Amino acid sequence: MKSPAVNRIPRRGLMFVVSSPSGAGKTTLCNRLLQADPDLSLSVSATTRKPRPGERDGVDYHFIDQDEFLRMRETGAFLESAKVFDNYYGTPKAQVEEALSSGKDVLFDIDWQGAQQLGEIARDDLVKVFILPPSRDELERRLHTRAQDSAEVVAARMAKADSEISHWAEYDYVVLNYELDESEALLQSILVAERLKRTRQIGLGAKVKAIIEGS
Ligand SMILES: Nc1ncnc2c1ncn2[C@@H]1O[C@H](COP(=O)(O)OP(=O)(O)OP(=O)(O)O)[C@@H](O)[C@H]1O
Ligand SMILES: Nc1nc2c(ncn2[C@@H]2O[C@H](COP(=O)(O)O)[C@@H](O)[C@H]2O)c(=O)[nH]1
Repeated sequence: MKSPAVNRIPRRGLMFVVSSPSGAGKTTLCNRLLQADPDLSLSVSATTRKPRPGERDGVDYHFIDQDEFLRMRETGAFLESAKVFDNYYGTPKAQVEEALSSGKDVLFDIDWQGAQQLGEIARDDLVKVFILPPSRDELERRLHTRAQDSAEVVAARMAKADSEISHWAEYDYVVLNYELDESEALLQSILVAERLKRTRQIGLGAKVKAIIEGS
């Protein structure tokens, strides 16, 4: 689904955060948004988790060991970082700064801890969306049908689902992910509306002046 063009006026880049309990569908939805929208760039996280079948280093994640992760954290290389399900995850600063300064919006697939940390440093540019599954049973079904984690890992993620869901009210928007096309369209609507916010369109004053002056 191609996203509509809204970039006629220069504007500040958005930091678009998508969080959910594990298995609700945020990675699938983020990939759809990225495919449809050339103005959106993914923040590729670093993690100490082992790659799942098919995951590519540098594309899905930067897969690093714990020593390297802790060294990067120590030297301030992360915008935010957190321990999630016994693994470390972090957002490398450099790529986000580069994407924002080249006029892209940046998409973050991160948990509530990361969303809170980004909120402390980038409130005005941050848009936070929480994805909910239609039900707990459906969440479990999705984790099983993804078929990429052991039964123990799925059970551990389900055991954390309620506490992750409890953060839903910290988000600007909540999308119930019943059906992928519908959820993708809802996320695109949020992106379009946020991009059109007057306060983000830094070139608007000059455009209005040009319209008034007839130039
Ligand atoms: N609306 C939907 N209807 C049916 N299946 C879905 C839907 N959304 C996602 N799925 C499926 O659910 C599974 C989990 O999705 P996904 O990996 O995107 O979840 P996630 O929220 O990113 O999980 P994690 O936090 O563990 O990375 C995948 O197999 C995906 O294809
Ligand atoms: N705080 C952060 N959370 C992150 C980051 N990258 C991913 N995540 C979240 O971790 C869980 C598990 O992801 P999985 O790929 O192992 O299933 C999920 O909620 C992700 O959103 C990050 O850089 N920081």
